[in-house]
Amino acid sequence: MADTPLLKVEDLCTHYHLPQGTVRAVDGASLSVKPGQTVGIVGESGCGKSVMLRSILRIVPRPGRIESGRILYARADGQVTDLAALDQDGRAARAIRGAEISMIFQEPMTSLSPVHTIGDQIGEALILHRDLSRKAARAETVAALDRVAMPRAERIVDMYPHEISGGMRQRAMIAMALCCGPRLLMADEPTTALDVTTQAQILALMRRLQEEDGMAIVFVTHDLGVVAQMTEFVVIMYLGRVVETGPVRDIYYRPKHPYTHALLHSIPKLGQRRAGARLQSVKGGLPDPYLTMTGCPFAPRCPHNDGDRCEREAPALRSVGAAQEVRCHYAERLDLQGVRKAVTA
Ligand SMILES: Nc1ncnc2c1ncn2[C@@H]1O[C@H](COP(=O)(O)OP(=O)(O)OP(=O)(O)O)[C@@H](O)[C@H]1O
Repeated sequence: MADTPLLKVEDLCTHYHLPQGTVRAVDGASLSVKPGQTVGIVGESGCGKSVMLRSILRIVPRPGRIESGRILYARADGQVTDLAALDQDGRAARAIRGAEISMIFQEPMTSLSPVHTIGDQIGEALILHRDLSRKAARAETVAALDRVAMPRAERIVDMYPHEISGGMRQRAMIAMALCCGPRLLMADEPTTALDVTTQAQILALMRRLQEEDGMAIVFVTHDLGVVAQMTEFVVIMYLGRVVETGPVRDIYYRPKHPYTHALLHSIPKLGQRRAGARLQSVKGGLPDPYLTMTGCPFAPRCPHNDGDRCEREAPALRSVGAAQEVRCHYAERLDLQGVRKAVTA
C-alpha cells in the first residue's frame, strides 16, 4: 500500500502562450511521490520547477495553461483524481487546494496578505476547510503557531506580516499550510531568502513536522546541499523536462546525466559558503525559452555532445538502475564522477 503513489504526474505539459511565442515551461515531465516521501526537484532557475508545483496545485497564472498530461492524486478515501482535468477555479480543485495539498513559497511576503493579520489568514483557511467558528479558529491558530515554535504566538496572531521577521513569516506560512493537515506539502525554495541560521532552523522544523504528521513533501530548490539533507528521492529538471531521477545516494554518488554531473560539481566545497564564495554555475546559459529544440535539450552545453545523434534525437527517459532513470543516449558509457560528501550546509 505504501508503494502506491500519492501523486503521479504523467507527461505533463504546461505552456505559456505569449505574443513573442510559446514558453514550454513544463514539457512532458513525469514524477511520482509516495505517501510520506520527500522528493526534491532540482534545476537551474527557469527550468520549470515552480510551474510544475503550480500545475499540481492548479494555480498556474494565465496565460499559462496545462496543455496535456495527467496529475493523478490518490485521495484519502483511495479514489484517484486527475487534478489536470479539474476546473482550476472549480469547487473540486478548491476543496483539495490548501486542505489536502498545500504549498509554501520562497518569499512569504508575496503570498501572505499585507492587510490582514496572521491570525485572520490562518483562521480563514480553518474556517473554509474545517468549518470552524471564528472563536475556535482563533484558538486553533494559536495552537498552529505554537506548533511551528513561533515565539509569543498569542501576540503574533494579531500582528501583520510586515511586523515580524522573515523567519517568523516563514513559520507563519508553514503554520498556515499545515493547519488543515495536508497529505502533500509542496515547498518552493522555502529557505532561499533566509540567512543560514534561520534556514537551518526552518529545515529542522519541516523535518520535525513531517515526522509528526507523516505528510509527503515535494521540495523545490536549486541547492543540492539542502536536497541531501531533506529528501530521499531526487528529480533533476532541465528545460521543462525531467532529465534524471533516483534515490538521493545514487544521484550524488553515481550521476548518469551530464547536467546532474555539472550541477553536483557546482556545489561549493565545505567552508566556501562561509567565506562568502559565490555558487559556481553550470557552464553555458539556458537557451532562449521560446526555442523549440530538436535533439537533446542539453546538447548545446554538454561536453559529451557527439555532434550527431545528440543533436538529432531527443533521448527518452529510461531506466539505468533499480530506481534511477536518465534521459541521455550515452548514460552508461560516460562514467561520470559523483561527489563524495553530499551535505554542504
Ligand atoms: N507568468 C509567466 N509568464 C510567462 N512565462 C513564465 C511565467 N512563469 C514562468 N514562466 C516561464 O516558464 C519557465 C519556467 O519557469 P519556472 O518559474 O517554473 O522556473 P524555476 O525552475 O522555478 O525557476 P526559479 O528557480 O527561478 O524559480 C521560464 O522560462 C519562465 O520564464
